[in-house]
Amino acid sequence: MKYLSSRGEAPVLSFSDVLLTGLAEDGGLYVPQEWPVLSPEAIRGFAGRPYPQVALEVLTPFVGQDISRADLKRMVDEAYGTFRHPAVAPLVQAGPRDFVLELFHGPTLAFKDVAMQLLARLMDHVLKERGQRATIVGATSGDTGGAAISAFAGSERTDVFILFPKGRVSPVQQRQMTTSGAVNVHAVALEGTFDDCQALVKAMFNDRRFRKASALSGVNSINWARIMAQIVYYFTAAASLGAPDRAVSFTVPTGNFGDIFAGYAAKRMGLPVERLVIATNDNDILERTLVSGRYEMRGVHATTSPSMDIEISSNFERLLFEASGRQAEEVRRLMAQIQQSRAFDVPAGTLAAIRAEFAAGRADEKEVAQTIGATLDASAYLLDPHSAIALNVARRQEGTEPMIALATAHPAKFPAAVKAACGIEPPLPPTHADLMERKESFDVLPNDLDAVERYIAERSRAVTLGAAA
Ligand SMILES: Cc1ncc(COP(=O)(O)O)c(C=O)c1O
Ligand SMILES: N[C@@H](CCOP(=O)(O)O)C(=O)O
Repeated sequence: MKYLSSRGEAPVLSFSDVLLTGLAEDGGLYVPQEWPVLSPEAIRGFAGRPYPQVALEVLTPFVGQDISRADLKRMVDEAYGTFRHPAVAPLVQAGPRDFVLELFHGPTLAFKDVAMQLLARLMDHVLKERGQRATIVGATSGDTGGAAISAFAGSERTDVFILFPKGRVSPVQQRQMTTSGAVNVHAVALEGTFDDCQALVKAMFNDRRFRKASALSGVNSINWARIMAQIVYYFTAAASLGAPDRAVSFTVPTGNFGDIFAGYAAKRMGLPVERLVIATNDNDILERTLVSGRYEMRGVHATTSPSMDIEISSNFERLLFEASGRQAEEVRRLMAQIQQSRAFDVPAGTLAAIRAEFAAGRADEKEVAQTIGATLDASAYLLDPHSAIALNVARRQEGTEPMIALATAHPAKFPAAVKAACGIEPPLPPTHADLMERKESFDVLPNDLDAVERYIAERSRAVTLGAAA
């Protein structure tokens, strides 16, 4: 399997190269050259099978010959062995038509673990084979950072630098990033928003000299392997409800568009998905785009679902590429426009293609709190604010097919918001018992590319030892 950039001006790469490359050299995002298609029999056979077995089948065509099946199987088994639930991603019925897909049973209590636990193993494997080291940079609105730190802590071949927006993540999220104690981990509170953090990460990748000198790699969903690993749970969930003989829909709480793009990928691979519903919080740029056809930034503001306080939705670029019929030139033009004028109009054909597959809805702060309270009253089930957005928007969709709302975080990650909504403060699981007592270690940096690059260059062992050491 080969991969090409959404902007069409970067080298075509194999899986292992895409894994280590992160952002394409032309600033674009890698997608598979063609979508592998799974047969109806294969999909039917996923029902009731252990999650790691399904993962192996879904991932193999993307990995191709780059990693042996035995090695991939070992890494998949290890990755999903870290989850607290034997099903990894269990499905819970929440109403006659509604289901909740619980994605928060991993080490850091958010869906990011599903991909990150595998990504860390894949990267270590490829780096070891090549005798290389890497400097990993990541931007987080709260969950990617903790998941990456948990997955990479202690890794001998990587140094990990995570930028989080100062004062805009929950205390649990912050402590998951700042208390690892691992020497290869550096948590940075940036004076800015998540969009600023992500812009700095992309700027570091676009700085060729710095990128080469530090052997830069990325763990955000700019990295194709993140999306790839997230495709699996769309298959397990749908197959358990009768796919491919029955179509299902998914509602996905959306920020950077990585998770829902994984659902789109599953559909391209043959999964019968009726509709993919984008659920947003008050930062509703994607919902507005679907309605008006105009992607227009208005400034991001803090909500009780901080992980979705995002306005520059990175993976929307992958969708523009696909929905335009892979017109890289169109994607380049739109991305240049957003840089210049903070807005672009989605061309008519591309918009029609998006609207044919996606719907969108928004839940405001009042609706999020109401959904948490009402769900607890009706079924003694505690939602986190992000998952509440998904369920709220899911319930407003028409249709008769099963609707699966993705529950992306454990309620204990956001205890203040959950308590304000329903009066119950969810306790952290025993794995996190001493989290709030652990000693924190992090640095505060200004929103300044030079300052961040200097900070990384001074600390990365890939820089001091040479990328191939
Ligand atoms: C808990 C939670 N829910 C939803 C999202 C949105 O997912 P995505 O950025 O893939 O759209 C995030 C952040 O990515 C998150 O951390
Ligand atoms: N919500 C995310 C934002 C980054 O998303 P990613 O999927 O691109 O890593 C977070 O929690 O950090």
